Amino acid sequence: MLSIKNLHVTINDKPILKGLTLDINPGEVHAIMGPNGAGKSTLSHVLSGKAGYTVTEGSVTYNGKDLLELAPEIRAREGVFLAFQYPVEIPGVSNIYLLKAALNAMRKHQGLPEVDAMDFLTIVKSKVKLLQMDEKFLYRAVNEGFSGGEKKRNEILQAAILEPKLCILDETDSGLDIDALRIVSEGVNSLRNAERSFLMITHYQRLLDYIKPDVVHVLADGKIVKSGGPELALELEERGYSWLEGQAA
Ligand SMILES: Nc1ncnc2c1ncn2[C@@H]1O[C@H](COP(=O)(O)OP(=O)(O)OP(=O)(O)O)[C@@H](O)[C@H]1O
Repeated sequence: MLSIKNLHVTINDKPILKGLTLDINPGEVHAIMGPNGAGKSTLSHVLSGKAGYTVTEGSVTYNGKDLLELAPEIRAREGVFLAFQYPVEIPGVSNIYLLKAALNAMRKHQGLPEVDAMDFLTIVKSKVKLLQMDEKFLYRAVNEGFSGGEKKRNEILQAAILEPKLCILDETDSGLDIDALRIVSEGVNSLRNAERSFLMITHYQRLLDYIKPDVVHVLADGKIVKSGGPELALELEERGYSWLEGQAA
């Protein structure tokens, strides 16, 4: 589904990603951990098409297409979803309006008619219930005044409705209280299927107790320096990252 080869990325001429290689098959959940400033969010932004990043070398293939050639909105319509580390507030745009507009944009791209208004309400309400949110959040402006945890939950609500093929979750666990972590994780787990893949950025092993990854990677200094199974996350929790220094070379 996603094949990243030798990716080099700069921001204002400063090298951030320095030869990152990563392959994700359909249905797999990959967790990315690593020290602050290693380039984890940079990777998620480059994949979603945020401006300001220069790819100087390497390639990203998504479902057989050159992902880097596609405009951000086309990536989204092709099923690439990013749950932001810092979700954006959009005053004046209601949550439900955004969800419907985004879903219809995806459907149009797939050659499908607009979603029926009643069907949409049924879908939205079932997902709101799944994430144990109050329906009033649907009618508030997107993320405006939401608490940190409410914003994170709202990101997963978007994913649950848009049903992306590649779900990138950037520190979705940060800011969640213990119950919210479990509920959001259950929401993510309910989205898992044989075709949908996940790239989960996290600092904490505890998220991986709820969402079992197939592969855990350590991103340090712009590269994947170690990959392993879920036991790698436990080892990192115990030993930190310093024992991996120099392994990139
Ligand atoms: N606009 C920018 N100008 C200069 N440097 C930047 C800019 N944006 C990001 N960086 C730098 O890129 C590096 C990687 O940042 P990134 O946010 O990808 O790290 P991260 O691994 O996600 O860190 P964290 O775990 O703290 O969220 C950091 O050193 C950061 O300061």
